[in-house]
Amino acid sequence: MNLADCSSHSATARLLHFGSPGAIYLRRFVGSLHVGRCGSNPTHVKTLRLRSNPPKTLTVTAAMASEAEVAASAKIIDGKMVAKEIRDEITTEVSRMKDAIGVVPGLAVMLIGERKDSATYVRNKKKACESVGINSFEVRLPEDSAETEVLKFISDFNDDPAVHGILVQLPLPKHMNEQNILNAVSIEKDVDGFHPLNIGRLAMRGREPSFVPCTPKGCIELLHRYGFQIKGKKAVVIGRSNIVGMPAALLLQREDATVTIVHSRTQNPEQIVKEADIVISAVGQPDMVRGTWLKPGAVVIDVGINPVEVRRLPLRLVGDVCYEEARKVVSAITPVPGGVGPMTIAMLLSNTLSSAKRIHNFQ
Ligand SMILES: Nc1nc(=O)c2c([nH]1)NC[C@@H]1CN(c3ccc(C(=O)N[C@@H](CCC(=O)O)C(=O)O)cc3)C=[N+]21
Repeated sequence: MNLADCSSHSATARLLHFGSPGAIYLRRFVGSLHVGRCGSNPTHVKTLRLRSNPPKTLTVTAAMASEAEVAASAKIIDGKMVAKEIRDEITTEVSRMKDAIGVVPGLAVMLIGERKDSATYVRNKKKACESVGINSFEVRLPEDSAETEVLKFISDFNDDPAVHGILVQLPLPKHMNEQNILNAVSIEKDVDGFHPLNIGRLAMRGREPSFVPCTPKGCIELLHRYGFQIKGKKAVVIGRSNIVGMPAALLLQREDATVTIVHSRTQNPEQIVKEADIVISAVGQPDMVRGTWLKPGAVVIDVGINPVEVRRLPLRLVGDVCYEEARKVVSAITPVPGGVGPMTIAMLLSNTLSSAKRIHNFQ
């Protein structure tokens, strides 16, 4: 076991807006809070103060840590493996469809600007399409393109019968209006599920969205495939973004969980998270959720993919949840990387296949 795993990246560079031990005053001694950094050896406690109101008194001692250490370790929810299974299923379906009606599903991906991470994601999506036999069409436009140019491509893809799914990689350059662009994608080809009509339907009982956003759908798929019950459980979603937190909460509610959303203005987030049987975290703050926030036996889906610097080594990816602490408390947890990320891409392929099936009325 490597206790130092989460501990060595620069926590101070990433102060949190939650009342977590990441949001700390390192300047002076206040009160009696003794919390080590995520995954750090608890015998080397640091004296820190939470920024939440009122200040907490919370002590992590060496004794507690050693108790935790003897506890069983959580099951690892292997998103990479499940995503591979799903890709295999999609491969079979794509070839069945091709053999039966001669149609190959097609995904159009638009990348505007030169962001390195976006370029990597788009490349991975293209590779994933190839791996299952889905056609991919890629458009790359320079950062300073006009919004009308993007809209023209979207309109052409909307009309193109070889294209069954359209994805505009986010974030867009600042001068573009995301709302105009997402609204322009045909509701029947909105494989990202970001069109307001799809989100609206997701929120309504008795309505069915054409597509569900890929990342939240991947989270629920993991819970299903591992056989975790959602119905009747207390679920907490941390984060309220349009693309993950909010739709994840709506999906959990549709699955009959009792859902609470915790966000940057929530008071006592740790207390609320501690009640949850299921936690989905999507905030983008490295190691924000500590072991002490989690209910023993909870199931944790960590959507965060946060690059952190460790002793000036190349960037490493960590989640929103301090994995080393959490795995001693919870019953199951997704790793980062290898958890939700690969599922997001698998769900994109699944949405593209469903779209082609629906358009061609193929069961
Ligand atoms: N219109 C749009 N749709 C998106 O779905 C969308 C987007 N814009 N913008 C950016 C985010 C981010 N995203 C990820 C997908 C896969 C991984 C993934 O596969 N990650 C791997 C490895 C990551 C690595 O090693 O770099 C993992 O977690 O194991 C991560 C992030 C989709 N996004």
